[in-house]
Amino acid sequence: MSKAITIAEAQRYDAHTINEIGIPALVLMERAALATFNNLLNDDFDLSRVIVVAATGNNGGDGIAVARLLHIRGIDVEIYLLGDPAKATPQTAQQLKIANYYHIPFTTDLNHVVNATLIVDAIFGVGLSRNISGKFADAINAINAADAKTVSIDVPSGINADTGEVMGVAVVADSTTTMAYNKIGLLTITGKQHSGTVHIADIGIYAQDHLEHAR
Ligand SMILES: NC(=O)C1=CN([C@@H]2O[C@H](COP(=O)(O)OP(=O)(O)OC[C@H]3O[C@@H](n4cnc5c(N)ncnc54)[C@H](O)[C@@H]3O)[C@@H](O)[C@H]2O)[C@@H](O)CC1
Ligand SMILES: [K+]
Repeated sequence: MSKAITIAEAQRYDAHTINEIGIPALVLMERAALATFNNLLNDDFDLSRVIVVAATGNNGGDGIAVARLLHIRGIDVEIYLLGDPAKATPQTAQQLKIANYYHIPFTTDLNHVVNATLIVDAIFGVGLSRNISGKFADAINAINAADAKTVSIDVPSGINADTGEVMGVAVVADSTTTMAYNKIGLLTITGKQHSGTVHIADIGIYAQDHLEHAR
């Protein structure tokens, strides 16, 4: 079985890749988005009406970048944005700016989530830190009520990536593209029930520096 990591390890490897090796965070985000985009195409989903449900952390940034990749291909995609864009991470603020440049439509209507043919879940990844309530919970309930297939980015939103525990409410995905390594919480019974088919995406983040290949 391939390696699975904790939230702390994911965060440490991310920080090492960005701060010590020097690969810019936006490059990692683009690779995460491209990997998810390729899985959307390869898994043969119905892309007639796609909705990306994104919050303003970096998981949301991955999703907004996926929306852009779909939009540029001529696919009908909308973004349902949760949270305050003024508080977005720098990378996600940049993705929002790019999405605006391309005039990617934003919607505030949860019916668009329910009526989509494919939902991309980019609400929370390894940064989920407390139980989910309010508008975030409403969006997750709408995702789970929809007939559409759902693809989660990194972690099904609401699943604790360390324990697999449902933090109040969690997305039940058909497929999850998780970055760098699987997460130990996704290997629990609840984690597996929520993540569906797991694709592990190599986005240039490694537990070791792989210098033996580079020299
Ligand atoms: N940092 C990196 O190097 C990379 C990160 N990536 C993506 O970024 C994700 C991690 O990003 P972040 O660390 O920004 O974290 P997330 O985007 O997972 O979420 C963190 C945000 O959600 C808020 N939050 C947490 N629990 C909440 C709750 N219950 N209700 C409402 N708000 C809540 C936090 O305050 C924070 O603003 C990964 O899962 C992955 O998808 C990828 O882009 C690859 C590179
Ligand atoms: K997610």
